Amino acid sequence: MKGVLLVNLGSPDSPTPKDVRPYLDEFLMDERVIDAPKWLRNLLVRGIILQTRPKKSAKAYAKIWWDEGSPLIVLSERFRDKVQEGTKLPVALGMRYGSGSIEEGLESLKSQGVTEVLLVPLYPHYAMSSYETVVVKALEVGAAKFPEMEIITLPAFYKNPEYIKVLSESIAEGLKDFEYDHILFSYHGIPERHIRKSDPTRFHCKIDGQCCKVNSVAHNTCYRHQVYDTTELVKKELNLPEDKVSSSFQSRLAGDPWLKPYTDYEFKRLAEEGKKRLAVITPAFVSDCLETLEEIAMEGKEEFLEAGGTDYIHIPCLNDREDWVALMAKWINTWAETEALPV
Ligand SMILES: C=CC1=C(C)c2cc3[nH]c(cc4nc(cc5[nH]c(cc1n2)c(C)c5CCC(=O)O)C(CCC(=O)O)=C4C)c(C)c3C=C
Ligand SMILES: [Fe+2]
Ligand SMILES: [Fe+2]
Repeated sequence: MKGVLLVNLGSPDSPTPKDVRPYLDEFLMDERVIDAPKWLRNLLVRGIILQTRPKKSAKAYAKIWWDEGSPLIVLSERFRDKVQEGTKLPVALGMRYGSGSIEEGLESLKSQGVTEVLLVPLYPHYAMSSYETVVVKALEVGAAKFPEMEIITLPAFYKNPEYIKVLSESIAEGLKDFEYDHILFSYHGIPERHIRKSDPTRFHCKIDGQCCKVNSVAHNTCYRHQVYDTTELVKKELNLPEDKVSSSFQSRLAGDPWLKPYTDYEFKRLAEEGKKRLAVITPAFVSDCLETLEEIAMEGKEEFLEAGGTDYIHIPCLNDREDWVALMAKWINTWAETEALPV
């Protein structure tokens, strides 16, 4: 029998340093997130980052926390519940880090008689620190605890025409009452090194002006190429003026170079260039979360206005929008009936 496991990143149990610490420990000790040798990762994460970050992150989480819990978890649960209404297959939810794990999700599917699982990483783009770590973890847990289960993975859907339509519609709605000077597509950043590591050719991704535009097999796993593709496709779909759209990368951690341009520098640059009315969208995330609600909708707004901007909106992620739910249910039902997956 077939079933579905949706997987998102996960959140701490509460916005307190006591609960944020173990969550960040699990997250940052993932070798696909901080990809240093184990001894160095240990030193960096436990010896340096976790000395101060849990307190700082807990404060940020407290600003966006809802009565029902973490927005990312609550929105993922609402999405799961609505998708479940659109399909006869059992649909479970798992988190890569923290409570409500992938193992619990698979266990729940097993108890409903599922032996063939469609794994859906809730990320439109491929990155070793997001999509890939979900797949590796699910396959590891599957092999160790549920050997009778076959796991099939939904490909990254960053350029799927139906997804682009839904994303574009959400943006068009967000822009309805907002006359913008500029639209910034702000994607979660990753270290440049991760792009090179994920390049199977070992030479294509130079992270320059050209590599992401020249056809290559490397693009199947190139986050930079994929996010630029999403921006371009939305631009086309909505007929947005070329000079009023750009992409940038947010949420970097100190240390080595991350993908540029950096979102916070872009806020300043755009305001100083006279782009006074800014709309920001965050398509690396399907659910609103700390990185969109605090970093972009709150802090980003403050930074942009301080730099001289006058008006600023953050357009919400797809969350549990009806058209997004319907599209996911359609993908699931098509797979159930024909084995075909969206491309
Ligand atoms: C597109 C998805 C994501 C990628 C790629 C990604 C890479 C990445 N993230 C960190 C470090 C942190 N990210 C944090 C929060 C966070 N990250 C994502 C998604 C991606 N991360 C989400 C959805 C969230 C929000 C979670 C929530 O509960 O709302 C955090 C925690 C918060 C903080 O302390 O700032 C960290 C740390 C790295 C190092 C990385 C790639 C190497
Ligand atoms: Fe992150
Ligand atoms: Fe590239």
